[in-house]
Amino acid sequence: MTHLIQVEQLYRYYGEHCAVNNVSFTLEKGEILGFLGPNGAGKSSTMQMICGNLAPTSGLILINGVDILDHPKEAKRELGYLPEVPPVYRDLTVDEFLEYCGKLHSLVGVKLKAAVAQAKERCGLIDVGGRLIGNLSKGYQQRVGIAQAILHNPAVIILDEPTVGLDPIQIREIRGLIRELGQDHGIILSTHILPEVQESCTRVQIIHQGQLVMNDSIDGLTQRMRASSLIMETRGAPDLERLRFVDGVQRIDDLGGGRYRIYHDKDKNPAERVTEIVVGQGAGLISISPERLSMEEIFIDITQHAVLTEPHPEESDL
Ligand SMILES: Nc1ncnc2c1ncn2[C@@H]1O[C@H](COP(=O)(O)OP(=O)(O)OP(=O)(O)O)[C@@H](O)[C@H]1O
Repeated sequence: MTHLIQVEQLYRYYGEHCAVNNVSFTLEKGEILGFLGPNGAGKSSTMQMICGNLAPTSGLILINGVDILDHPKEAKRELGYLPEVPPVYRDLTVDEFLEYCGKLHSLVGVKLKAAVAQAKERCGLIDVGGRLIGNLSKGYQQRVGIAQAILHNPAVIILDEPTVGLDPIQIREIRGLIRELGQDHGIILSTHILPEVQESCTRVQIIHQGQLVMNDSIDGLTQRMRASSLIMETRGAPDLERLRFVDGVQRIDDLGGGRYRIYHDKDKNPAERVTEIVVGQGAGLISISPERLSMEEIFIDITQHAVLTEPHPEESDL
């Protein structure tokens, strides 16, 4: 099966510094891959190499089966790219700009008109075709940026921080648009915004110091967020000694003010039995709920505890 993107053993050095270190991954149709990483992790370098704007030191990049180094023109036909700052001309109208972009993709005549009309429709731009881009809100300018990226109907769309600087309503609209586009294309979404990944993506990949340190589905990520502890709140004082013997319970911490943290085995949630006992004791159970790690906590945990490997020794001389 041909992957929409296949990256294998990708390296990029800037002098002695290895910015992208042995990165391999694939992207399939219908996937929205969140590409996360702290500043300087190597996201932009990886994106630029995939888009054919930066030469790798070594490695393989296939876009829909086409090698971007051997056949850049063909491979770029399959790619749509929205950089962090949308590449829009403020002095042109939306129609003029999209027609100009279409011509850059060698679209002419009826095909050009149809492509512009379709991109405008998909991005909700039908009513603003005659307006100057410079007069549009930032959210609409972002839509124009996405429209230029999908104009030639590429298999893969790469979006770099697409919601930065937008207000909450615009953010919701752009995320909705991304999810919609994800049904027919493969999308890579580079972002610092962790909730964006949960809301818009089907898979998440974390890059840290040039290396991929996590590659998981959103379901897998949700599992990681499920910590193995419960928070219990009671009006009275429960008999903690008794609770410590419940199957699966590892430890109970008294947090004060009638709140307790109950640590348990990952595969044995003792909530039901603990509830029965506390209610039986008449200790005034107010609530008991699983504790969840935030995505920030997972991100910090993964990037702090990542086991990194030395870069390719023979490449470091380049
Ligand atoms: N042209 C360059 N010359 C030298 N070093 C560079 C160059 N471009 C990037 N770097 C370095 O390579 C590393 C990765 O940078 P890159 O821009 O790919 O990271 P990033 O994850 O996109 O970061 P950010 O989110 O801050 O844009 C950083 O240490 C950066 O300083």
